[in-house]
Amino acid sequence: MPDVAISTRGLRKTYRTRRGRKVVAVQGLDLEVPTGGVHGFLGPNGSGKTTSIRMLLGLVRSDAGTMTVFGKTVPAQLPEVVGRIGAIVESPKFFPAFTGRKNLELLAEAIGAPRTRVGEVLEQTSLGERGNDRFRSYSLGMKQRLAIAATLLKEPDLLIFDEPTNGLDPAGIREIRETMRGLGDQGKTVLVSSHILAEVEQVADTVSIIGHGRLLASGTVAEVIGGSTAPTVKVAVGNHEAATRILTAAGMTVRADGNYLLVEGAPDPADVTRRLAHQELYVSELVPVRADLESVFLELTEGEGL
Ligand SMILES: Nc1ncnc2c1ncn2[C@@H]1O[C@H](COP(=O)(O)OP(=O)(O)OP(=O)(O)O)[C@@H](O)[C@H]1O
Repeated sequence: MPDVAISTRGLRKTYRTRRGRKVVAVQGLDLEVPTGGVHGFLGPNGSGKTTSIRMLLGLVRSDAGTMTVFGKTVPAQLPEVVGRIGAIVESPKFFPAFTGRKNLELLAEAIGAPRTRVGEVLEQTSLGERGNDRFRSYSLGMKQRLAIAATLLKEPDLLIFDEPTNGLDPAGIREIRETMRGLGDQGKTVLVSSHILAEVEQVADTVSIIGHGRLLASGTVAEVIGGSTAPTVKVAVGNHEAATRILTAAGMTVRADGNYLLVEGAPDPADVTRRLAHQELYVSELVPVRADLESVFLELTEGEGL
């Protein structure tokens, strides 16, 4: 199996609205999704995530660029790999009056998957206990997990989920997150798009951040966080004005944050305490601020007018 599950180079798509206006949805996207694990495909609303996914699935035609899935050129060789891809791009239709299990049994029959898969996929999505309840009694989170269970029927190697937690409450979001994590741990490749960074940060092994249809950053979560933001410490000290003057003179960047000062660019947090103590300003609290994807994302997209 190639170690790259998905690759795109210079992918472009321009839509034409009914009034003839051009909308560039994807403009030269280079995406690389490694095989195995969860890959977060992140970007603000309208940044081109759905369009890119739809092009990969052969649902929208690209204007330029190349795409491969498991080494096969898309869309030309898509039929050769489509059996290995499971995707939820919009909410699938289930029969409300039938149980989750019955719905999956009907689907399994339709796609020629063995009936024994139904019990397995219900377990995989933690729906085992509720499989015999009617679909209409399910919470939104359970409905979404049933949709995931449906994509698992044919045992795909690659799962593509477009904003799977949209509209879910925190418990529902956690359930989906755990399901995705479980699939990644089994060696499946999960591509999950989202505009909510915090949600993906906890589950993704690697991420790609896009803005205006172009790649802004990619790598492991740690690489993306570590590579972009300067270490920051949050400092509580009596005299903000004097402290700001001293630290700024030492080449650090200081911003007020309520009762605290946010100090960027200190070679070592101890340096902040030492410099201030030297001038008889004593720090009562000093906390390193952990960068997260959200702050990296804001930093990357700030200059993009997103
Ligand atoms: N069928 C279409 N016709 C015209 N413009 C479109 C069409 N589909 C998408 N667009 C535009 O293309 C751009 C990218 O949209 P896309 O849905 O791919 O982004 P997204 O990142 O998935 O956003 P969201 O998170 O809101 O779904 C947007 O400006 C959108 O308005």
